[in-house]
Amino acid sequence: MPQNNPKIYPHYLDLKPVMHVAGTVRLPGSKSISNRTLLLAALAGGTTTIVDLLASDDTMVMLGALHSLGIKWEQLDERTHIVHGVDGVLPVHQADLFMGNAGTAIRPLTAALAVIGGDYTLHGVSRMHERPIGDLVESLNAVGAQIEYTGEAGFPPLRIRRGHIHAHAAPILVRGNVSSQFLTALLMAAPLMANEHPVSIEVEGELISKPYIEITLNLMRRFGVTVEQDGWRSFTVQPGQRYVSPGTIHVEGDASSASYFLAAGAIGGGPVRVVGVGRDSIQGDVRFADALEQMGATVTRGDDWIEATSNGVLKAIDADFNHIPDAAMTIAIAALYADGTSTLRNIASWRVKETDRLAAMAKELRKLGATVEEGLDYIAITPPVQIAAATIDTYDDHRMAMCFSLASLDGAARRGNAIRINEPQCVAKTFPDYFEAFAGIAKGELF
Ligand SMILES: O=C(O)C1=C[C@@H](OP(=O)(O)O)[C@@H](O)[C@H](O)C1
Ligand SMILES: C=C(OP(=O)(O)O)C(=O)O
Repeated sequence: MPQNNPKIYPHYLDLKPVMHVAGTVRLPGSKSISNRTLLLAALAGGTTTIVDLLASDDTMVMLGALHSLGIKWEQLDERTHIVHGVDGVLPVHQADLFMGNAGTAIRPLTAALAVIGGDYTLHGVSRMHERPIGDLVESLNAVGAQIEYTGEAGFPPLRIRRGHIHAHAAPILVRGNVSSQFLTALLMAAPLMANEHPVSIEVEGELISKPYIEITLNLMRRFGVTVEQDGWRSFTVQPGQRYVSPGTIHVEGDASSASYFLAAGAIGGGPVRVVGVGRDSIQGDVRFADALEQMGATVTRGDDWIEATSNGVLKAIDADFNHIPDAAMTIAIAALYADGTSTLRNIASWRVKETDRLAAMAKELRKLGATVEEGLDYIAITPPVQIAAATIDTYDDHRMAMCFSLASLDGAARRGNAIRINEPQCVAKTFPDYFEAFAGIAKGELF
């Protein structure tokens, strides 16, 4: 089994007020690219070398699942993993898979395993059992998969048995208004269904988080499969396409993780540069930097880096953040340093992620003195005159811990304050070294 090397964190971290931030941060690998690449490399023919794979809880569960499924992989050195692809034929037909709280692991694996067939159970931490998967299960069962809920209908844990997939007669229908990961999962499994006939997938109703579909299509292309696309409605995979290893894949730095440091540069002076992600990134979350610019920060972009700085109070923002739901949480904290009320719209999916992020954000922002209006799918934040010292609960949500660390910053008009972050170890989901990286840009003592 793969070994996680858990960092030992105390039950809380006290962050001192930070007067200025500046410096350069090398980003950990993108979670979205890492877990897609691992699965595609496993399903592909040939051996794939993956450079700069993210090392965190979410990738550990994917690596663990692949190991349990009989996929051989090894880590050559700190930056390099090798995955020996099985060309669509899994060596192990029966396995019990622990998925932690990794949406990017359970959703794509459910589709791939249901299509390949076997006897598998998938389960995770208790919050994973509250995160919806019904739209994906229904889509797959409608074309002959055999997936059962072993707990509450619509949610993991799941039991998968061998079905009879008949995906050619009619398009596979999927709803995309709860998570784009259901469409991602079906797309990644589509070549495994398209033996003699094309396979079409149609999105019913609204599709959220669209840039993540672009990451999926981009990586499928690198593994030799092209998807015909009719806008965001319909996707077709022609028969006879197999995943083939591209040889080596380099994982970009994580654009969502970049958001904390770019926001720090915008709030706390800067410049702060993140290295590993740049202007040509395939990750939608690089557009977080556009939102910061809208708030008045100065952003510069290179091939492999982005830098943010500012020299005054940030401007309030009122915008739709459906395309960057993860990085939008960081905007909610930047809003504490803005000159008026900021409104983040179209973010209902926050409610079904690591925690109910709309409720959690509203509650914790209020502790800092902000006036907060929590809507069904929006949040409006009016900053306090001065940020209050507070103890922040993190709800086992890595992004709560990371974005609230920024409330310790001294913004132009609003002094930062001492912030206690409870249970900071939750950052291990995507960024185990987050607080060290944050301390690296904080001038003066952080802890
Ligand atoms: O496909 C992906 O890699 C992801 C899609 C998004 O989820 P939703 O599509 O559920 O919004 C995002 O929040 C998640 O962190 C990663
Ligand atoms: C929503 C997130 O994760 P997941 O991939 O588990 O959906 C996230 O990382 O913010």
